[in-house]
Amino acid sequence: MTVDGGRARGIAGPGGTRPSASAVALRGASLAFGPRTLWSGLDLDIRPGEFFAVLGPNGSGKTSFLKVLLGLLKLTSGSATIAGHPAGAAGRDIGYIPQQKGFASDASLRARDLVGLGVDGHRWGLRLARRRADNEIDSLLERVGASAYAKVPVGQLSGGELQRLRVAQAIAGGPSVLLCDEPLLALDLNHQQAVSALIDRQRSETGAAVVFVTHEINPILDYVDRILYLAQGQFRIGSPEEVMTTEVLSDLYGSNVEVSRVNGRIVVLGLPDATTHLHHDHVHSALALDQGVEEEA
Ligand SMILES: Nc1ncnc2c1ncn2[C@@H]1O[C@H](COP(=O)(O)OP(=O)(O)OP(=O)(O)O)[C@@H](O)[C@H]1O
Repeated sequence: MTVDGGRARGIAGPGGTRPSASAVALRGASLAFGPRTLWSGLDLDIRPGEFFAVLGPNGSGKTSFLKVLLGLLKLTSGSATIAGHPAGAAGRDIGYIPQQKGFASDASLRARDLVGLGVDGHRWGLRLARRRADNEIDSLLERVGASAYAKVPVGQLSGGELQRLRVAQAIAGGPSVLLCDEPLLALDLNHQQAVSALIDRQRSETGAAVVFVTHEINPILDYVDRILYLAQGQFRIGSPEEVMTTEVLSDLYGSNVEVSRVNGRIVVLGLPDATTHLHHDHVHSALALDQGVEEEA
């Protein structure tokens, strides 16, 4: 079953009516490693300006899905296009935000140099004039609220500060698709919210599609249009209201899974033991919020 009731928000025009207008298009896509099929028969159009989450337990294929879009993994069958280009040939149409990782504390690269890696000489083919590149870096730093630490060595920055820089690097040049690989992992609640809001702002202001791989739907629940939920070699696609239900997840996992809402957050209970899945943490998160305790990342 494929539930497909998503809506594109915050951009002009109806969007999504012509296949050629898709930011990401998959047709009959299958991915298997040896006898193990991660998904098959996946037909999907992600519209410009859509916030699209990819969810699922460990090993369900979320990272592999991104790798397919990045052109780093070849589909077993079917096709994938990004902004009308075959996956792997989309170049600067793609911005990529990786998982939060720190730098060695003695790393001397400054914050603005890190952002500059996303600016210099890619989009225009030639290295930009120094002043033009500097202006671009300044405006990116301002956009992500990182101007105050522009000259600080990256080894001295917190995870949340670094992640703002990675957003700046990824949005340099105005990509039409932002691929985000668990960008909130290991961030505290405040930074999770700040980084999610930055990504969503880029989506709404530029019409970029966001493909956001995550274990945890709650930090981005307010932004998400549709979810691709991968589990047990199967998938479901639809809005959070359509996919995150007791019925749909029980069907997907083939066992009794219970989904409820606590304080506007989604709580999933009863996932099979074999699926290490941060949904278990929802209970603690929801309870912590109830008690006014700040959530651990
Ligand atoms: N190149 C490869 N060759 C063989 N198996 C692979 C390859 N890449 C991934 N796999 C397997 O495919 C499955 C899906 O991996 P993937 O990293 O996409 O999962 P994931 O959903 O991102 O997991 P996690 O949440 O743990 O990061 C895993 O079982 C993994 O071992």
